[in-house]
Amino acid sequence: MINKLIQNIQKTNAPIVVGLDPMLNYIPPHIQKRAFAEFGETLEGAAEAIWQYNKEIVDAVYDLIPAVKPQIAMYEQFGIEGLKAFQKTVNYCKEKNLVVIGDIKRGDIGSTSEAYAVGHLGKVQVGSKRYSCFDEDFVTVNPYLGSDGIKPFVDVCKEEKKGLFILVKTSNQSSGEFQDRLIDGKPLYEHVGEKVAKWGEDCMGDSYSYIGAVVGATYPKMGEILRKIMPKSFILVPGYGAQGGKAEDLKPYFNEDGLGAIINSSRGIIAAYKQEAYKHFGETAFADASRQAVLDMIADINQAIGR
Ligand SMILES: O=C(O)c1cc(=O)[nH]c(=O)n1[C@@H]1O[C@H](COP(=O)(O)O)[C@@H](O)[C@H]1O
Repeated sequence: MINKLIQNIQKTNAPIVVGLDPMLNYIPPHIQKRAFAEFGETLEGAAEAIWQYNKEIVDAVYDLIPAVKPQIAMYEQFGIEGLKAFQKTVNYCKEKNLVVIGDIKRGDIGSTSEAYAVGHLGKVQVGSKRYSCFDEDFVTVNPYLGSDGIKPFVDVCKEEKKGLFILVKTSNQSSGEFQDRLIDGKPLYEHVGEKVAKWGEDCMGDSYSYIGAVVGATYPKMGEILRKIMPKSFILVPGYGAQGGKAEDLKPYFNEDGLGAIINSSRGIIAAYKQEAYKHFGETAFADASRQAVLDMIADINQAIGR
């Protein structure tokens, strides 16, 4: 799957990923009204609104981008109905040839991680049959439990030719509370970066490992260091746009081959129609606003990294 991600990036010339994080208050009123008219103000109604919103955005941008990143909490908050919308979104994006990064941020003791890995990347055994469930291409994983919590994910990736993005240095304000703590003279995120590089060594695609890392756009100096610590790992970079990450800071996240990083924007794309620059599209043309925001993001990043 890492090879497909790279092919898609090269085909679109767009090292970006659109985050599908559909909060109800981003969904234009006409879509909510239609969904509520059919299902009432219910969890089903909310899930239908999410699905219709996502579908229209994906239809408007899929030809411009290599990948999407649905964030599962935004669906899970609506219970089973929300998870059905998550599943429908994953399936639809795959039909559109997009690489799907399930942002699930899981990680537990080995046996439990195995169940997460099977449910999201692998196949679950039922009697003599095996079923794919959520079936994303990559998932995000939290490494706090250490190697035995990561190994089941890596094993399923090897079997299924899928991949991981492991949290190394997150984009949020408090990420330094633990991640920047010095251990043996080195910050914790560097120790985790070294582990990611190690875990990825025997998981190579054609040019990059399918064991990648997450490093926030909001900490570019650390991004530069981590790029060198994990030369073969793809870096998923959230925090551009809504969280203040700037394109001009992102060059160090890339390798000399112009690859190695993929920049995420969620609210900045899916709720573009609410921003001053795109307000003229209006609520009903929200997906056109998202398309324009994607075009602007690609130009912004390519210019900054000299692509
Ligand atoms: O793993 C992630 O994707 C992630 C890691 C991180 O360090 N920071 C971060 O913002 N994210 C996710 O990236 C997305 C950022 O959304 P926007 O700030 O709206 O672009 C959300 O889905 C976050 O959950």
